[in-house]
Amino acid sequence: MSWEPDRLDDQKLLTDGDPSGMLRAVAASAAQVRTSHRAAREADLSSLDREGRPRTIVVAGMGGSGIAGDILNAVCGHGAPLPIVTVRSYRLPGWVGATDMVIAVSCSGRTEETLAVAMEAVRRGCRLLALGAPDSPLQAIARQAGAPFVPVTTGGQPRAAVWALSIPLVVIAAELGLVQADDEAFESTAKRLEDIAHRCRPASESFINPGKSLAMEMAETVPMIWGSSPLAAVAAYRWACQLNENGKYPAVWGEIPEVNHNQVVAFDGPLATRDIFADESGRSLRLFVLRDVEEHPQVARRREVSVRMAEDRGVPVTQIAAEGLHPLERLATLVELGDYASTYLALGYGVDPTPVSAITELKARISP
Ligand SMILES: O=P(O)(O)OC[C@H]1O[C@@H](O)[C@@H](O)[C@@H](O)[C@@H]1O
Repeated sequence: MSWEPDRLDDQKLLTDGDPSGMLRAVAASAAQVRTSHRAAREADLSSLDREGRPRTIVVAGMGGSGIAGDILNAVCGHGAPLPIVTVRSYRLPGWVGATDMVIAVSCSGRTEETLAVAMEAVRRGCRLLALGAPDSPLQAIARQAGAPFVPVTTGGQPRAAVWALSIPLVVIAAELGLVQADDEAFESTAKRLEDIAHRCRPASESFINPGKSLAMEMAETVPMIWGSSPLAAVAAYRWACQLNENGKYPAVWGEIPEVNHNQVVAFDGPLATRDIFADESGRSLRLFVLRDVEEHPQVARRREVSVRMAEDRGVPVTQIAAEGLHPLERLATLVELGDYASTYLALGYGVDPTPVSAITELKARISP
């Protein structure tokens, strides 16, 4: 597989590029925010209000669904009056009990880890809420337990349904008074996503298209993606996952300050100094810094110094700033750029972004 930037030419993309429509799916993010906001508001979640605030919220999900828990936590932010924990495995932590709310999220409604956690939540008498495909095993668990179920019917890959899966959680958090999110916050998020989709559309050329130019910067490098706040770190994680699944590509992610205690040392390592898999600057490591407006002052200093240290050593750096005021808006702008960049990266390599055959094979090989 070779990187051919010509594959990102408008005409190529229109003829044989993007065979499974991942670009179209990314472009539909704004519509997904609007539709899922409306659906979540219309869904009967009154039992949540009746039962009041839980002690904690545990979101269970894997991959593109599990990140809904991180998004919820980031949007509620530092001031959240209760802990919001994401569980990406088969079991609930021992401390989870009847006063906690477990939200099981699975686009297909069939992911075995998520189903196992949902059933454990029922056994422990937790307040359960589930989101996913209608007529799925997850809905059956919710129905049997008399728990509310929010149907998600986007079709396609779970990672392409990220907003359909996470917006209802933000609506619920707003109902529980965990975050201020009025209609305006959702609409301004949708508008930002529309704006990015316009800038990143296939017809827009690389030098004015941030999705294409980011893909060009990533190609033939090992991208190291750092977030400058907990919110930006969720976006960094999403970028890495999207590079993995869309691009079939490796990526390293982390959050400042933690990365200053480990990953920064890679600036002096073999990939930073040797030309084994290199971009035009002769370096295979490349740093992407996702910046948030809400940075701890010490984190801002660490970011500036980290960038300078990378550049002093010839490691190329790209910085991307979140746009908007509301945390949902800021997170969405960072996520959307990564969604486009990873899709264009795949297309530039002649790879179909949509299928994830290694995951399918793995599931088949572990099935009894
Ligand atoms: O959202 P569900 O259907 O539970 O899938 C969760 C994850 O499952 C994996 O096997 C892949 O398909 C991922 O792309 C997906 O994000």
